Amino acid sequence: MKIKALITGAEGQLAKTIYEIYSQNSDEIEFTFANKEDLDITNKNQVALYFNSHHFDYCINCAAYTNVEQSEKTPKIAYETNSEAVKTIAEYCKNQNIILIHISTDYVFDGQKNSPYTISDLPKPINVYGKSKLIGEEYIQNIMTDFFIVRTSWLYSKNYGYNFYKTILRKAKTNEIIKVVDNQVSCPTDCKDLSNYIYRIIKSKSKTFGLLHFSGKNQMSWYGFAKQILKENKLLNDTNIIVDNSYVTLAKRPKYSALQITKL
Ligand SMILES: NC(=O)C1=CN([C@@H]2O[C@H](COP(=O)(O)OP(=O)(O)OC[C@H]3O[C@@H](n4cnc5c(N)ncnc54)[C@H](OP(=O)(O)O)[C@@H]3O)[C@@H](O)[C@H]2O)C=CC1
Ligand SMILES: Cc1cn([C@H]2C[C@H](O)[C@@H](COP(=O)(O)OP(=O)(O)O[C@H]3O[C@@H](C)C(=O)[C@@H](O)[C@H]3O)O2)c(=O)[nH]c1=O
Repeated sequence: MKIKALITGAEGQLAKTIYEIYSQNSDEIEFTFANKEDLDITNKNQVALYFNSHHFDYCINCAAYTNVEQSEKTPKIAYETNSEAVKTIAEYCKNQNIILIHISTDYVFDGQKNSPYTISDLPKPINVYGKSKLIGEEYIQNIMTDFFIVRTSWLYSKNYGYNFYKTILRKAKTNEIIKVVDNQVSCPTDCKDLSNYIYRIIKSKSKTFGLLHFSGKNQMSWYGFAKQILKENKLLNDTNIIVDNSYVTLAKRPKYSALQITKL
């Protein structure tokens, strides 16, 4: 019998990547993709109806409010989606013996370290998005035992969603000089690599539950990442990108948030 896995937030970049790689290509796992219309995780009635009318072995929670800037202005949406809705999901997963794989973020850390954050390091978020994600993690840890919380950093897809990779390409195509900060460092993570990591967790049937860290292997600043993006798309020249640490943002971001990858 195939393992049954629910993917929430099906229109997001990570969920779409899992769909692209695995929806037709897995002998072992049968994925069900639920978008916000099928399953709004903040709508308790809809969550009850959905979980009571389906059977899953795993729930991969890719649904989240990921707008870091907007979270500072409308924290309510961030907390409803990334904290309270995660509590609801954790309760259903616990009651129905579903293993929860929840995706979290390097932004739970304050960025004061200068070596990769381990799963033993204490989180101390410095923006609303990070705080809302940490509360979600804490609910899961308090409610259930059979969970994996996979923290990742600087997630991007070349094909889907709104992310730094696509923003830089869009800017390059308008011929404007791209100004990017070099005072924040972490590891960009390709959605394809994270999708494979999640797949391996399920396939291994691991019961070593708890926190996991997964990211791309190379540390760089946003400026370094932007240069890499331009270079691999043959758009880098001597004048189209500069360092500018005065780029104005509402949210504070960690100076350093590389994660020490947890081997499976
Ligand atoms: N993007 C990044 O750089 C990083 C992301 N993460 C985490 O990885 C996970 C996946 O992120 P990613 O794929 O990038 O995010 P996206 O923003 O691309 O996708 C999230 C999806 O969740 C949906 N969603 C929002 N609210 C709800 C809701 N109430 N019910 C159901 N679905 C909802 C969104 O729909 P809509 O857009 O219509 O609101 C969107 O389709 C998230 O947990 C995120 O916190 C971790 C580190 C880095
Ligand atoms: C687009 C752009 C951003 N920046 C700066 C702003 C900010 O300090 C930094 C990152 O910008 P963004 O707002 O695109 O990225 P941001 O939304 O901070 O990305 C984060 O998203 C959430 C969901 C996560 O979980 C994190 O791991 C991380 O990926 O780069 C520039 O300097 N120049 C630019 O042209």
